[in-house]
Amino acid sequence: MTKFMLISRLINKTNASLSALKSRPNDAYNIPLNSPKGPCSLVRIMPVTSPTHPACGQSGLFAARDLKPGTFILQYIGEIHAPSPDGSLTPDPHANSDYDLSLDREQGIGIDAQRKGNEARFINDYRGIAEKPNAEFKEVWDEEQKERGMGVWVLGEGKSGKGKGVKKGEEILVSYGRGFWGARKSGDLD
Ligand SMILES: C[S@@+](CC[C@H](N)C(=O)[O-])C[C@H]1O[C@@H](n2cnc3c(N)ncnc32)[C@H](O)[C@@H]1O
Repeated sequence: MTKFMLISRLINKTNASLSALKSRPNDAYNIPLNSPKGPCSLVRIMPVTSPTHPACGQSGLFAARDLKPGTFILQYIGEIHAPSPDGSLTPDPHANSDYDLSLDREQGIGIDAQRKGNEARFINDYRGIAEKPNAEFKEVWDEEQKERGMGVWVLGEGKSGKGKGVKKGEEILVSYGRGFWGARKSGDLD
């Protein structure tokens, strides 16, 4: 392969990630236009002090007011990253992060709130805390940035009317997915 061919393939790969990030998927939800900028008044970051809570000693995110089913709570902010275009051998700095959310599996794009983020980085997984999650991550479209992102929503009522909303003071809990915990049990953090 000539040097030129190699360079042109790298550029294409970078462009592919960028174009995936900047293309609105049909099924993405818009961030509601009235969502305030800055700290989110719907939630509070609180230390977890109950000894029966599996994340005791850490923090969690709690509702600052009653939240109805289907409410958009806040965006999941973090460093948006994609694989290095040259596939270089340097270790992936996000591989072991407990704050890294996948945005596009095909392109390997993720949002990592380990070093930078907002309140959403404090949301715990429901396992060992509640019977089921009361919130979920859903992809959003940020019309201002013209960019894909992830948002946190109160679980909707659903057909069975299961989503009951989140009461003021309750912890906001999502499901990280079994893969998150499976990787940690096996000691393989990738
Ligand atoms: C995205 S962080 C959540 C915020 C974290 N509690 C904090 O204070 O920074 C993910 C980490 O929180 C902890 N965690 C979240 N949910 C948990 C659960 N259900 N049981 C045990 N630990 C949990 C684990 O240490 C996990 O790696």
